[in-house]
Amino acid sequence: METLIERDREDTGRAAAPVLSVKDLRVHYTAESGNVTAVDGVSFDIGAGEVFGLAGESGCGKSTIANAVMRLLQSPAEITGGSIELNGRNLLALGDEELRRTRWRDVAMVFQSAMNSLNPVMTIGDQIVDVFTTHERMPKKAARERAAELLKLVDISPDRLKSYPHQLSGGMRQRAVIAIALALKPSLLIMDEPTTALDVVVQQEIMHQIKELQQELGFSILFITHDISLMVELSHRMAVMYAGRLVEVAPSKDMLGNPLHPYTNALMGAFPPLSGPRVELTGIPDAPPNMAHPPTGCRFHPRCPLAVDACRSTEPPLLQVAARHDAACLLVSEQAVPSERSSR
Ligand SMILES: Nc1ncnc2c1ncn2[C@@H]1O[C@H](COP(=O)(O)OP(=O)(O)OP(=O)(O)O)[C@@H](O)[C@H]1O
Repeated sequence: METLIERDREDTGRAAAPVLSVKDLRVHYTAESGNVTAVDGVSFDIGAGEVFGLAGESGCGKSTIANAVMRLLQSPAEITGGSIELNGRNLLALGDEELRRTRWRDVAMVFQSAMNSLNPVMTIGDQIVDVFTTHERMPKKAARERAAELLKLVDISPDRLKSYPHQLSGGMRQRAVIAIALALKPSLLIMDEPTTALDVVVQQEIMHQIKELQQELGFSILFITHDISLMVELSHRMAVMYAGRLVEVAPSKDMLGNPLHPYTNALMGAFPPLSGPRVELTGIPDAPPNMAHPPTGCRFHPRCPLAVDACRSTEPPLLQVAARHDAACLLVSEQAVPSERSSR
């Protein structure tokens, strides 16, 4: 797996026009327990054929970003600022009909529990055929042929077209969902904890297969997980998120070899590497903040072993600190030059 990923890490993610461009995104939830700005000024780009990872502990805002890109957010969530462009089109300005056409065709999403989203009373084949007949008005016979090809793509025998979801294993169901997401050849696939519900071996098989499909078909991926080891292994570039903000953005191998933000360091220490010798894991002390009342200054300062007085009062901006490497930490920003947005 390593060779495959190392090879293509070097030469992707550098296309001139980004597939996805998120700028200064702000998302607010109104709740009785307190209003929350769950995503607070987040900016990043994803290039053509690039796998971009978004990592961070539970509740930091990863799924909110994914749902904002899919335009799936509903009350009490509200996008209060920023822009989201997909292939140069402003997604936030699309009407219902344009949105319906954009989903699946331009951007598709695989959720954490997606394998349970299959319709239990329809065969897998009928569910895939439905996508082609509804979105492409394809005749049924041609749609069945395409459905068989798609299943083969994710290593499921076309015989399974006649199977109902309960007749497939969890891993097969998740692969079928991935096949459906790729049916209309979207330029961006969003995967939000796509394999969390599966055992570790199946998780790795599926992620490896997605990586191969991505290389073969050339789509971009926004890959969300709290598992930083898996992310480093699979993404070209990644962002680490804490309490609604990006704290570090870099090529994944740089993030692994030279993490600059103390939170990234802590996250790295909390997950076992997928390969190599066993290492002792260190947890991150305490819990992320209550987002209704985030700490002043750097939001990570109450948990940061390196915090100094200034961290309690000064909010560190995301600055470029090395080539294609941004961090939001006062301790590293002395060497920094201002960054327009996340590095590319
Ligand atoms: N329906 C809601 N109502 C109020 N607040 C919400 C709601 N959904 C999310 N939030 C707030 O938004 C923050 C970000 O949630 P989000 O689900 O995006 O985080 P996440 O990083 O994806 O977490 P997880 O890994 O657990 O899915 C949460 O901390 C919570 O405060």
